[in-house]
Amino acid sequence: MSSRPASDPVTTAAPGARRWSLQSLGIAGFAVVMAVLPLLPIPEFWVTQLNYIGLYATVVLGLVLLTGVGGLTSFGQAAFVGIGAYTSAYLTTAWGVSPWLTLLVGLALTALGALVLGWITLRMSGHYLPLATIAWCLALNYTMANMEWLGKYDGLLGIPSLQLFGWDLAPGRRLYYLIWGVALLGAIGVVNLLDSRPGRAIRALKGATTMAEAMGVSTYRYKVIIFLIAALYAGVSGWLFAHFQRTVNPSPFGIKWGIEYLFMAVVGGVGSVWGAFSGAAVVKLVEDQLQVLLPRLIGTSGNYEIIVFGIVLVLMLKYAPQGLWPSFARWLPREPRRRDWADAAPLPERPKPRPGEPLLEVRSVRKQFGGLVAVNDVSFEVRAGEIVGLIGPNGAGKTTTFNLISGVLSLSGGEVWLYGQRVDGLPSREIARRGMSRTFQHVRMVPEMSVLENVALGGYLRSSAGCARAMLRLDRDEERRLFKEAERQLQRIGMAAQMHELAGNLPLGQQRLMEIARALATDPTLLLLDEPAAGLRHQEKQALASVLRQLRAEGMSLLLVEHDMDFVMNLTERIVVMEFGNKLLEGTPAEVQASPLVRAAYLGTEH
Ligand SMILES: Nc1ncnc2c1ncn2[C@@H]1O[C@H](COP(=O)(O)OP(=O)(O)OP(=O)(O)O)[C@@H](O)[C@H]1O
Repeated sequence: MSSRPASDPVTTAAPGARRWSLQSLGIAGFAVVMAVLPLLPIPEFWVTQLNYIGLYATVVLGLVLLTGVGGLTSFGQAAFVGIGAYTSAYLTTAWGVSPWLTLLVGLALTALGALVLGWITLRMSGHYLPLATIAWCLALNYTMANMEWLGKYDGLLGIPSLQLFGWDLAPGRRLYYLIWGVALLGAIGVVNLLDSRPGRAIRALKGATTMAEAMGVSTYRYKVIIFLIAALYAGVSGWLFAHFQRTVNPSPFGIKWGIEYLFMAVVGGVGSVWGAFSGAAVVKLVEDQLQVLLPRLIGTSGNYEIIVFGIVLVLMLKYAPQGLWPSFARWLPREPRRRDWADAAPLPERPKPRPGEPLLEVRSVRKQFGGLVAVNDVSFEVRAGEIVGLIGPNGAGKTTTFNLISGVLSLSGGEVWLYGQRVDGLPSREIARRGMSRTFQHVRMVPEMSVLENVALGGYLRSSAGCARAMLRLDRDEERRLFKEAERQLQRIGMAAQMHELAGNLPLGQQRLMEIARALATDPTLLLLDEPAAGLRHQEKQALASVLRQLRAEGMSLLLVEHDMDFVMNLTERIVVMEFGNKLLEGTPAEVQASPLVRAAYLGTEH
């Protein structure tokens, strides 16, 4: 029941042969246990505890998505809980509005707050977001505590209980079902989301944004989306909190609680959905015990549990940074992904240019890094159905030229045209949309995703499922099409047997091949390969060369940077040679081999 599909073993069971996956069984089992608990004669105190755990877990689920998976740290989730709680508290007590309507209003206000905050801060990198969320949490808390109409520090009293189908949910044992229903649905939503087209894009946010952008993903958009989802989870929790406690005051929505939610996420396992529940449970239960024990031991009253939590946090970050749940989940059986895509329809393909048509025109491109001219007015073109090599000694500017062409770097001068359209100045995702795909000199991937999932990310622009569809599991047809395409491309480069391996566990040569399969899954007209043969054995290089020839025969064009001269000479029609950022020569492999200029450049002698 590991939340993030850490690896992706694939069984070849016939479609429909096994309806219940281990994960679904785990969720169903958990739901049954939670449903039965309040029916047992457990004391009211424990029902209350469980209600708090469900409320906290809902907030922490948002943090799992935002911080654990997306890599964006927020100390301000308590403020979003506060918006949900205060909106309902105020509107129900002052205006008599139905709590079900106030839920919608609260979520709308939460979304507005998240969008404004996210829009301002998510483009910034580094510590701006955590700092902004701290500022936001403090500011909102201060506002709540100083507004006359919100009851200042005393807050608002007399919040009505929730009514559902004529049932009064005032008793804790009844509201329990709503709280835990929301928490479980929230967990299922996150599990579904992570195992989907948008989920793979979200999983790339933490360490592979350049790659994700090159696959057509707007990483900024996904950052805003997960920030929004996390805020909405917090907002719902706040709404339930208000109608559970029947009173609100500013203290549970301050920065202390913002930190505590993050603490729960770290303790449970910040990248793991089920860690949200274990983290919330452990922190809540231990905190209660410490609040009783510590003042007795020390002899004076005070919030000493915070000191213990601080120490535990430091120890955990040092010795068990993955948190409780992942340490436990290691012992659970690994769930195989069912290979149910055999009969899926193929993904749409883009029309291919006719052989010989001009495809890529690089006109006097230039890149300066401060005083260093890494690429100096270089021009060349690639025609449809051609393989062109870009070679040169180390530091000649080949990778920089690739980055300029594919939009990863901005140009200092010159123009890049792709199939009659000027593309310089466009972000790499827009260039990918126009039919250019690439691999990277240093492999860029999501190591904790399977090979199959990494390659399926290449099909991002050929599919459309968004977060809502993914969370509701309405994207399965499209997912099957994506996996079918991913498997096809892996078969093509001879890696079908490794599709269920974790990408991070592959040797470097195979990771490079996986990148080629991912680039092919974008259905490119022009493929840019940066040192594709590096790390491959002789036979693997020969197999790769025959795949690339096959691609050319299918009408694809290739531009490749490669240091293996045999590989380049036997594969390419034309070669562009660079040295010190300049274009030294352009010609057929025979011309390049015969050139004394090229020999001198490689030997480092004067010419
Ligand atoms: N982001 C950067 N900032 C500053 N200088 C850079 C940057 N990227 C590359 N350079 C410099 O630009 C020059 C060209 O580098 P580039 O990586 O494009 O060469 P290359 O031909 O791909 O070399 P190699 O074959 O070793 O990969 C080098 O001198 C490099 O140090």
